[in-house]
Amino acid sequence: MTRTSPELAGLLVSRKHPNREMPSKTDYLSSHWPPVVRELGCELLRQLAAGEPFQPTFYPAISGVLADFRPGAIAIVRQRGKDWSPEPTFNVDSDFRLAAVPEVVISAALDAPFLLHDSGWVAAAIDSNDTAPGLLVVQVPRSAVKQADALRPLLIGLAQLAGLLIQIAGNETARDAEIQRLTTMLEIAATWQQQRDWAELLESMAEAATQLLDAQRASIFLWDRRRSLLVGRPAMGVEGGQLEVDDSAGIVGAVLSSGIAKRWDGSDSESEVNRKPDAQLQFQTTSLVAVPLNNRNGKRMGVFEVLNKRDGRFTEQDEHVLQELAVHAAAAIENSQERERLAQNCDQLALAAAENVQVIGESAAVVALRKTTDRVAKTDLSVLILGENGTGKEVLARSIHLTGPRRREPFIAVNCAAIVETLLESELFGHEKGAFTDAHEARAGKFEIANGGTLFLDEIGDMSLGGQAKLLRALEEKVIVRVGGFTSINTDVRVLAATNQPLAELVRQKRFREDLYFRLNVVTLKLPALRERGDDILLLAQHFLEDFAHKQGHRVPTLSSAAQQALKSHPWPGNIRELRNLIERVSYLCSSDIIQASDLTFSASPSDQSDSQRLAHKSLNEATRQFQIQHIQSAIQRAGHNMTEAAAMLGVHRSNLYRKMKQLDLETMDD
Ligand SMILES: Nc1ncnc2c1ncn2[C@@H]1O[C@H](COP(=O)(O)OP(=O)(O)OP(=O)(O)O)[C@@H](O)[C@H]1O
Repeated sequence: MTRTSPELAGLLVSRKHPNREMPSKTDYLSSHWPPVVRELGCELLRQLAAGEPFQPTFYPAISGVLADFRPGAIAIVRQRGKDWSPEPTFNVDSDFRLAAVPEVVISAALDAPFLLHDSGWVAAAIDSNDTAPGLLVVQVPRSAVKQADALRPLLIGLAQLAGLLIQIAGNETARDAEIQRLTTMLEIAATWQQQRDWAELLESMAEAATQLLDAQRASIFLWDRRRSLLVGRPAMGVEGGQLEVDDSAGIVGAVLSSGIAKRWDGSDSESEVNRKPDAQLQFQTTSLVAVPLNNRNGKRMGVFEVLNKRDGRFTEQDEHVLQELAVHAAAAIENSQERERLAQNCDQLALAAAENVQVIGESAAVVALRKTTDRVAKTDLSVLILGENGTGKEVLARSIHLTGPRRREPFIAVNCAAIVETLLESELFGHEKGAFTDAHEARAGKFEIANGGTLFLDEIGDMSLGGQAKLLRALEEKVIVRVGGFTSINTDVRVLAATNQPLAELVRQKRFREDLYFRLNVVTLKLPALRERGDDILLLAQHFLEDFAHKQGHRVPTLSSAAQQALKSHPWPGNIRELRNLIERVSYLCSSDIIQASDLTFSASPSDQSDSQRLAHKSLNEATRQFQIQHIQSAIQRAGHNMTEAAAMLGVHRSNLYRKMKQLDLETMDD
């Protein structure tokens, strides 16, 4: 026998292994071929090298080689599962009918390199390194049966050539398929990384696996070590969409414990399979491939399983594809778990923070306010918070943010009164580098920073008309443009605004835009002044006492009843801020466990200097009442809580002072 022609060898080397020897198997096969087969091989391989498919010429060429034997039907048949069928990637000879081939030819030919049947059917085994066995089947007239010796090397050579061509073409297809597969895999993995919904993520993984492996179903089993269970999703037909199986049961359990991928089909032992899930899902598993899911530290997380190959059995290639998919799936699952953990942490922090910013109080006004706040917090409505200075408007805004759906996102407060008009636009919307003299760097504005969260616009009543127009545009269009920039930036912020000014009055005076007023004022929450909150003063005082004692590591002091009375009867022009400051001062300066009324030195509020200003919006009756309260309290304080002395200072009889105090709802104290 001659060795492979340099032409053929060169052809293969240049296509597959530019710097290596030709594969020895190919060399061996071709060296045994009859010259006519070798020539045909050269031609067909040249065709392949030129990128042309060899299949269309394969059958006519075989007919040519076997011309002396006057062949009838010619076919390549492959076994998939239990069944044989003509190889679909070749042009099937239209004369060929598989049913016409005697069964023994098919069943016996795989065990012998060549088989010639009396009926005239000849078969030779094809070795294409493929998992599906194949045969070259040819029908010759009965008269040709006697020429078996001549026919034998030709048919064996042609079958080997067919095997080689299938293998090379298969590799070609595999290479293209590999590129296609890798591209698909990367695309899929990229979408998984963005997937936020846990159930959707697992479903999309299962769908990708069924598509790539041409299978019916797929499940991702995650290991619940504590409960020794594998929790599988998706699980159609099961309540909650998830299936729980014993972590040591069946093939999935075996893959989990060994970390080794496994393929199974009906021809393997039935006892390996756990049929419980089938029963639960009303499904019949006929074949499966399962691979381990490991996290980035190599620790087992679960198993990725694909069921029922649509055509035949799962191949080694399928197993590799699933293994690769499992690497991406594990990374996406881990990221998603990480994200979920972070989100839970954020939620816990938000809850802890929300507890610290509760609107404390049991007065009717505050209870009603809390009720409305709870409802409003769950929505995305704009809220206008009204109330005097220091009544807790910002605290209320924070509590709305922290108990609402945006709690994981930022809460950004802007004090509109503190920003000069020229800088307001840049503060809210940001600026590009060089937009104005001091813009040395590009900077995001509060709208961008608060994106996804809440923007709290404090002192909104102090915003200039120009600023109001720009703010309104941003709120209406939900789009901003940085100062000096051209790009529109979408924004998604919930706006809470607050003011201590009578905003409706400002609208009437044309100092506040009506359209902005209605845009901000979808819901109004009004914080009552502290002096109107009765016993809330004591609750708040207690809250601050505990807070400061905790900070200093001291025991919480108690308020004497006289001190409580003094707190309740103070007019609180500075509201909660004033109360907090007072308690802070007392907490640090008073060393006793009981705080006496004499320990409470109310600071002179700036508003004290202008009572007429503070009372400007009150009716004459209310203004008189408040003046009397303040005047009496001040006298009592100056008299060191000696009521006789205080009455003398006020120029009234002691009993009249008591009567007056009752009339003013001031609690009376013992001398
Ligand atoms: N419910 C509360 N619990 C604890 N502290 C509170 C509460 N309400 C208000 N405070 C405290 O009172 C002070 C004033 O609160 P806040 O700043 O929310 O009021 P404001 O109405 O927004 O004031 P301004 O009008 O001056 O902006 C802060 O120190 C805040 O911590």
